[in-house]
Amino acid sequence: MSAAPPDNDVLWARSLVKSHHGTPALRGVSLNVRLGEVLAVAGPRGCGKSTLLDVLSGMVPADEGEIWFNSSPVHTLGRAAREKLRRERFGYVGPEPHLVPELNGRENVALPMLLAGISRKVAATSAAEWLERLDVAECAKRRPAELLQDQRQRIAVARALAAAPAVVFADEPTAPLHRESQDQVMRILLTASRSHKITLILATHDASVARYANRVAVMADGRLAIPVDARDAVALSELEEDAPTCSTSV
Ligand SMILES: Nc1ncnc2c1ncn2[C@@H]1O[C@H](COP(=O)(O)OP(=O)(O)OP(=O)(O)O)[C@@H](O)[C@H]1O
Repeated sequence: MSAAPPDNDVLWARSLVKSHHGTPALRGVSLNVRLGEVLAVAGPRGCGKSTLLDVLSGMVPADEGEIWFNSSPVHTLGRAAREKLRRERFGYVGPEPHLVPELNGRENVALPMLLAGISRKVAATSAAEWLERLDVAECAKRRPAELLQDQRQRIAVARALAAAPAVVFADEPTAPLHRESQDQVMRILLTASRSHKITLILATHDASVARYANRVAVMADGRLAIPVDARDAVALSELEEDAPTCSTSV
């Protein structure tokens, strides 16, 4: 086993390998994520972005490799310990909101806080504040079926941020939103990341979303296509070449 990672890396992964039913999705990915940064994991569809986020967040175990969170090993944890870690330290928002249909907007946002042991009153107050920040305060008492997809996704973003996680994993978080709404939700995610010192790991195939990040990890076929470095023209032009249809406007 290698030495523990440097202290200023919130996540540190080495040589991650993962296959889905024999199909390789990660073929040896090593990367570090710094405390408080916004890291984009970018690349074309099917290159392994979602799998990398799922493995880094402990949602699925890697077949091989190491993951360290705040200098503690994640790769040695069993399922229950990984679930506890995800519940208490990580937030997740995916391309679909996946809200609990029986709960209203505020209850959906409060749920991770209640599961983390926060009192009902504090969770309800915090949920209401995050719904307001996401511009969907009017959805607090309405169930998902009564809402637009845009409103549901904003609630999912509020749910990921409200429990004050150390890291938010956001997999194509703006996919169901229209363009103006995408920009607004990305700005809210970035503001929350800065003001609450939340590290944000963002999977996207869209160069215009990757441009919001401090650094970009461009993937191709289960590997990092080029070394992860400061957000630069090289990383983004690689992405734009791979995904010629995506917008480059910021
Ligand atoms: N549950 C699964 N079962 C079988 N194969 C899978 C599964 N999930 C992903 N794969 C395959 O693993 C590879 C990587 O998929 P992954 O979803 O991680 O890529 P991605 O870059 O996130 O793509 P997308 O943007 O389309 O979600 C692809 O070949 C995909 O078909």
